[in-house]
Amino acid sequence: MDPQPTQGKPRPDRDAGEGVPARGAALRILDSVLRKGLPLESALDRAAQNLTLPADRALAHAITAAVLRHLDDLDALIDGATARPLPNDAKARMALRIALAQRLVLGTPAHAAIATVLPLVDGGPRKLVHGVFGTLSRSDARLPDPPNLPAAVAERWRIAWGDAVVAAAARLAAMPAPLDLSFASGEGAIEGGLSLAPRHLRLPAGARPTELPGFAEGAFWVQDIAASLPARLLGEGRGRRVIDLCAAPGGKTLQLAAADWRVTAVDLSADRLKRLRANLARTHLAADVIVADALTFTPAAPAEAVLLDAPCSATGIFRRHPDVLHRVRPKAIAALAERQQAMLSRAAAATAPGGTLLYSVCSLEPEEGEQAIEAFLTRHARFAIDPVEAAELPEGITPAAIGTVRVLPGMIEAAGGADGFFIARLKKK
Ligand SMILES: C[S@@+](CC[C@H](N)C(=O)[O-])C[C@H]1O[C@@H](n2cnc3c(N)ncnc32)[C@H](O)[C@@H]1O
Repeated sequence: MDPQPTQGKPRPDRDAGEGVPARGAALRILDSVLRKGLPLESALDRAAQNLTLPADRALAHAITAAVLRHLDDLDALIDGATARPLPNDAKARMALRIALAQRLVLGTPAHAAIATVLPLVDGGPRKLVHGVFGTLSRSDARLPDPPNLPAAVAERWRIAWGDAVVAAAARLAAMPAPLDLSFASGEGAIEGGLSLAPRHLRLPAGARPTELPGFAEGAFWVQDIAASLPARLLGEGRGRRVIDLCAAPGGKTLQLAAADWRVTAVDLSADRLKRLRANLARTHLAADVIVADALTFTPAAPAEAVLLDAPCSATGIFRRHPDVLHRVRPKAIAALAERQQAMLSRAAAATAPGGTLLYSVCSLEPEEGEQAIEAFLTRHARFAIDPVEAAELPEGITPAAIGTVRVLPGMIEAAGGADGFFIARLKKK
């Protein structure tokens, strides 16, 4: 390939107009995530308002996710091919990240990868972008497999969990996530599915839920195996009351309703509760739905069980949401941990004597997990850990010595891995 523009030859970027909007959206999304700290999904929703074709939205998402999964390695290639380092937020660096991620991760032909990106730097450093891309293409540059996690994240997780978990996280970061389904009842029988727990089925990455048998009838919903554990650990409801304090979009509400709990589903976001209501309607399950702030919500009466699936850094779901690897900083983790303590106190007050408080976060940060529960227990003498038994968990996920559950990268890896999670089941005296 020779990406150098030559007089008289067709200008590839002029011929590639149809691919440009998706790349333009990718540039805006990356800027929103990396510079403004916006979650990928929100940035995508905003950027996609200017995209008319659903295929462009999917492509913008695929490109930005590829860039975010390989960001440090892409930057190392770019830095190795430029005389002076480009500023982190320079448009030229962003354009090169997009072109290289397409070429080296998504397999886009070099011609299309560069042609669709050059218009993004029109009136700017076109020559530089073109030159660096050409140099890297000619030298047959490649990305390491597995990718390197951002140095700060790798160091944080190495201190918390050790080298083997960091290595497993890097492998997971590049691995397409399988599709996990939770069923309202019985076992789903879908060809190619693997059941890791009752009412669970795992399908290979790329399976489309809406095209699977049973979707229209509401037989199942999409939920990572790790995310399905908190509700499982409350067992069968037998008509008892549970308050699901941060409930939307409702994966755990659906599980609890299906397990015969009388569920009060609370969430601050009316918009997200619309999705919860739609999920209840599709699956023919029932719950009382309340828009309220978990920091001030007081139920009419305490409940036998309270599930607090607290808002958190979400660093455990990095393979589906690679933006968390770049936006979540220690300061934000500390602020979230403080809010989690306040929410835990409200959840404690909403739990009836003899009842269970189930706390969970999809975070890989001990501050939001082990340390949060330790701090809570020192302040709430009426609560104690109700230890989870190994038999309550899927094979390959084992409880910690004190009876909490920590799902780490590397667990059930042969079966496709799981999101990072922390769960504590607490009993109130
Ligand atoms: C981790 S998500 C919950 C996922 C949900 N449990 C499920 O299984 O589908 C956290 C939720 O907390 C909600 N949230 C954030 N702050 C809140 C607050 N102060 N009070 C109630 N809900 C809040 C968010 O709107 C979000 O829906």
